Amino acid sequence: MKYISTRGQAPALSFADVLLAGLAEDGGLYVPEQLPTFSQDEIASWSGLPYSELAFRIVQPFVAGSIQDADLKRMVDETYAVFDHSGVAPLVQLRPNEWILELFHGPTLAFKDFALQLLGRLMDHVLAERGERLVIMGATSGDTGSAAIEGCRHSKHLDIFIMHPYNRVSEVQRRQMTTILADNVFNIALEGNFDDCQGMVKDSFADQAFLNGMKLGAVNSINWARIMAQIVYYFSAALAVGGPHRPVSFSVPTGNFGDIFAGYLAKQMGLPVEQLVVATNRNDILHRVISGNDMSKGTLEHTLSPSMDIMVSSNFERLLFDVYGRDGAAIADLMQRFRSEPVQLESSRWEKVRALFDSYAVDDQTTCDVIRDVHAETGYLLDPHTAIGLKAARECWRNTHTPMITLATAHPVKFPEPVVKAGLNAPELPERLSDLMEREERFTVLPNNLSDVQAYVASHVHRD
Ligand SMILES: Cc1ncc(COP(=O)(O)O)c(C=O)c1O
Ligand SMILES: N[C@@H](CCOP(=O)(O)O)C(=O)O
Repeated sequence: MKYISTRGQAPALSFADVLLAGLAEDGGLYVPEQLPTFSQDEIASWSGLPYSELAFRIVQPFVAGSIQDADLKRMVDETYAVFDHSGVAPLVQLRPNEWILELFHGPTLAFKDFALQLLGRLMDHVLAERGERLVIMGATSGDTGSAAIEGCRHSKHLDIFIMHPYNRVSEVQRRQMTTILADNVFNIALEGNFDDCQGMVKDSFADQAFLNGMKLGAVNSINWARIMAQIVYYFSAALAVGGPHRPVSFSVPTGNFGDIFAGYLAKQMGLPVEQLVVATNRNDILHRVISGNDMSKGTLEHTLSPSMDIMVSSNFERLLFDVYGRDGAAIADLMQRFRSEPVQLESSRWEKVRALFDSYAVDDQTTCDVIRDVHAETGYLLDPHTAIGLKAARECWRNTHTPMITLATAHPVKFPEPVVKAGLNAPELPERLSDLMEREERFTVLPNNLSDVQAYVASHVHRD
């Protein structure tokens, strides 16, 4: 399997090289040259498999040629063994045909663990085989950071620098990152927003001279391996509600477009999916582009669903690459213009996007109302991101005979503020985090300035 860049100017790479490269050297994102596809019979034959078995079957074709099957199988098994629910990604029913897919049973209580527990193991394996070291720079609006740190903290082959927007993540999210005191873990609180953090990561890939010969890697969903691992739970959920013999629909709380892009890929790979609903908060660029072909950034606002406070949604580029017929030059031009001005998609391309996705944007008040109402009706407590997904599902669901599955992307304990605003008691921290509020924190506040960040990284990396 080879991978190509969405901007058409970088060399095609193997899986292992893409894993370590993160972003392509032309600024694009790597995608498989050709997607593996599965027949309905093959998908049906996976019904009842344990999650890690299913994951191996879906991930293996993407990795083949780079990592031996036996090593991959071991790493996949280890990954999903650390989840504290036997089903790994269980479904909960709220109403007839309406389901919540709980993706928060991993170590850091958010869906990011599904990919980052695997990514940490894969990177460590490839780096050890090659005898190389890597410097990771990551941007987080709160959840990727802790999942990435948790996935990478034990690696002897890398240092990880995570930037979060200062005072713009929840206290639980911040402490999950800043209380990990490992030697190779560095937390930066940036005086900016998530888009600033992510922009610095991308700019650092474009010019790595500040690392004096060391190589930069990524843990954000610009790294293909993140998306790959997230494809699996679309299959597991669909199989659990009668797929592939009946179609299913998904509603996905969306920020960087990685999670829903994995759902789109599951569909391309043969899973019968009727609707894919993009659910956003007030930072609604994705809703605006899907519903009205308005791809303009606007001002990034702080909301009660902070993990989705994102305007520059990296993975939308991967989708655009497909709808523009994999024309790298067209994507490079579009993304270049988008850096400085609002853009519109060519109308025939936009029609394709509209045919693939529904979308809906939800404000803070409605988020709290949904948390309150669902709790009153069912006793189930939603986190604010999931509440947005559920509201969008209910607004966009065209055929209620088709199961609608909303992805529960985080545990509500990470976001007490909207829960309390909804008039409910904040849930208690689970056992493994029960002393989180007493643990020592370590982080460095830096100005929103690329050279300060790069100087900090360069002076803290381990070079041997
Ligand atoms: C809790 C939560 N929900 C939803 C999202 C959005 O996912 P994506 O960025 O893959 O669209 C994120 C972060 O990105 C998140 O942390
Ligand atoms: N919501 C994310 C933002 C980063 O997204 P990623 O999927 O590209 O890592 C977060 O919690 O950090």
